[in-house]
Amino acid sequence: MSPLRGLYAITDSVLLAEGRLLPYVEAALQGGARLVQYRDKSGDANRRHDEAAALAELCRQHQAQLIINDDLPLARQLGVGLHLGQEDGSLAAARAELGTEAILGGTCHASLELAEAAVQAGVSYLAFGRFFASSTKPDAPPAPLELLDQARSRFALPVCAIGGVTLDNAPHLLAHGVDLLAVIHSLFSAASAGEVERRARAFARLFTA
Ligand SMILES: Cc1ncc(COP(=O)(O)OP(=O)(O)O)c(N)n1
Ligand SMILES: Cc1nc(C(=O)O)sc1CCOP(=O)(O)O
Ligand SMILES: [Mg+2]
Repeated sequence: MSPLRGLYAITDSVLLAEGRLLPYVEAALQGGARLVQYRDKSGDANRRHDEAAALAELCRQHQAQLIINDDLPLARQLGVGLHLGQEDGSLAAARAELGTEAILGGTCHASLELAEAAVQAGVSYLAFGRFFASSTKPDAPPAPLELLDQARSRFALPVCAIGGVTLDNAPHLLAHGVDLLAVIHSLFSAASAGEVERRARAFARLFTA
């Protein structure tokens, strides 16, 4: 399977506090997550480095890809991928620094114009959202499902959907041709690592149905 197709697990420092980061991410990988994004909004550079390095090793063991949110220097230092939003710096500059092989993702909200600019900057995938109500990011601007059809007909790159994705609504996104399902709460709000693995397996199965 292409590395840019499947479940894209995104970490959350609240849901994955108190020692849950590594066991829960490992469970997501065991369940079949293909990409992991390290999303940590703290300014603790040492802890961020150590956590990201540990996640990079876990992803390597599972032949999955690690993506760092917001932080080009950290992605470069670890030799892993990067996701940037509209406020996070230049995608083109990131592509130039990371080289042609690195996975680079860009947030496009509900805008085909932002997607066009991201394509021109050299991204590896286009992220649209939010498609459903999100407890993680309730104020993210909404995006309609039809946008996915327009994006797929206009761009050749993999399309990622984010925002309130659950096992119940994911089939609607897949019906509109989504390649990557980016999930935080529906995956990592679980009460145990075993439950994370079960949820990840259920998401991953949607791509083989
Ligand atoms: C896969 C994916 N898509 C969108 C986002 C959101 O990025 P951004 O708009 O920069 O918001 P933050 O995540 O930084 O709060 C993402 N992180 N990942
Ligand atoms: C980080 C993020 N970005 C979004 C966007 O629309 O760009 S929605 C979102 C939160 C995704 O978390 P959950 O799966 O818990 O809704
Ligand atoms: Mg960001």
